[in-house]
Amino acid sequence: MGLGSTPPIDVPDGYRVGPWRINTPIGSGSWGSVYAAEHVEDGTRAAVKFLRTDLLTPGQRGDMSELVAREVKFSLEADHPHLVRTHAAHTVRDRDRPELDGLIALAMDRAEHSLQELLAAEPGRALPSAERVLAGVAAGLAHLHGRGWVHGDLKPANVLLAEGGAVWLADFGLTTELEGTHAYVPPLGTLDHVPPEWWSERTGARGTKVRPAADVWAFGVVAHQVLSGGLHPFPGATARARALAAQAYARGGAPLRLDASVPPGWRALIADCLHPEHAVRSRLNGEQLALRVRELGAPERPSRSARRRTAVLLATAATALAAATGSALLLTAAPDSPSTGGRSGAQAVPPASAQALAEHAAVPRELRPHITNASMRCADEAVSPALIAAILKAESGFDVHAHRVRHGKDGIAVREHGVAMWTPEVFRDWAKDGDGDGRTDHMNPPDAIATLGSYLCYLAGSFRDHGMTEDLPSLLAAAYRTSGKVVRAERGVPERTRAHTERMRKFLAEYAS
Ligand SMILES: Nc1ncnc2c1ncn2[C@@H]1O[C@H](COP(=O)(O)OP(=O)(O)OP(=O)(O)O)[C@@H](O)[C@H]1O
Repeated sequence: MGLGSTPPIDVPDGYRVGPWRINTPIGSGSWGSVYAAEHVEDGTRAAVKFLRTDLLTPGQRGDMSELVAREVKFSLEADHPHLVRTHAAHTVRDRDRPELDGLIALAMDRAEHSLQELLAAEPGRALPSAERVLAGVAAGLAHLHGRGWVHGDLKPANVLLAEGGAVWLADFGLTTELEGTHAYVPPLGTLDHVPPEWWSERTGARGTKVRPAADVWAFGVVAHQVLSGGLHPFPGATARARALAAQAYARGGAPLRLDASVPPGWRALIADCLHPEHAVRSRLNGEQLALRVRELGAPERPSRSARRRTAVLLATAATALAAATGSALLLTAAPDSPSTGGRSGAQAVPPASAQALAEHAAVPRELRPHITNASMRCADEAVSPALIAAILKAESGFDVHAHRVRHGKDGIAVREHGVAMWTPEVFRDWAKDGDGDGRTDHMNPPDAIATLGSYLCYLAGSFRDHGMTEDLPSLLAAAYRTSGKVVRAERGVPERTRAHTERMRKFLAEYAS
């Protein structure tokens, strides 16, 4: 992240941090080290990132504590299938080990490897799952931008690839919340991925200006790297030379020359992402980016051979560390849900590839574009237009004025409204502006449907994370009725929502082309 390298943090094998037992080191960045870990009780795999605040000059220390605070805040708040999930932030308290005492440790889901490692493993060869990975990155950015956040440090090292084809954005040290159209961060970043305006805008007392357009530029660079086997879009043997070439291009001094290996459809999108002016680039926010990526090609699940390659990479990457034990004090903890499990015996549903909305399907014409858009915003193939339509039908019968009062198990009345039957309080937490009018309203069908798609996208990722991939449509419909937590806890469709999910499946079969 531009702070210069600091020595890796040496944590002994077997060291305890909260409920996590630390194992082997995974890697180190500018300001911390990441270790493989497992839960002492149930063996859940995790990665623990130790963040340091020592060994810095006084000037750097101010930036550092701000970065650590940002990373902790955004990591704990990030909740989306395409953002790495953080379980808790711990502060290490260990008087016997002054070198570890006071470190912050973030316990998060463990990925198999980073995009950077994959690109380095086979330079010159386009990633076989390039489009799926880019779709995941774009969907993660869409979620961040939708919440008014900017990632600020998008690069292959911060894109994690996990079991089952999951793609997560990670490293929220430079993530920030917008104040209007922009925000400020410490003047850090990775030379290869910062936009041209980063160099020309003066750093003020509050730091450097950052906008969503910075993530869009970085996405253009990453997309070029992924599709060309690691090549940066600007020429140069060093990061500084490439940054100078990017600035020359932005001043109009050199044309944009994308590598010939980049597929035609992608060239236009990358050129848009790499537009020299941030004002023009900002017309393409995360959500539109995700939409354009989806238009370029349906994301695929990883092939068996890709999974095998992952395993080989991991085996070669792992290094052992001398055994020792220790203790750490848990200071803060966020709730997590480590339950895993699948479900068997589900009825067959149409394959996701056949779940576009059939022309003859009895789905109102005026809702169709919103349903299709909501599906396109999600990189998960399970969240198909046919599924969204089937859930809407089962929830409200497509009645945009629908209204229902249900009584939960505890007797509390739950009011649900509109075409997607949103409970207003829940809608508020997930709200998406489906028609771009700057407002979000659960009674407005475009907003209600866009929000439904985004919520289903999150649920689909969380079920995949828990190995619950069988009959995902039913799990999603059941979770929308109850909650993801309930469905995960029951490891399948709860009995009380079975009639509802059966109806939804009937509609799904009718609507899928
Ligand atoms: N949740 C995770 N699961 C598996 N590996 C991870 C996880 N988080 C980070 N890593 C890996 O750990 C290494 C160090 O990550 P870290 O974020 O500290 O640094 P970086 O992003 O490589 O560099 P910098 O922080 O300087 O930008 C990287 O190789 C990264 O891919």
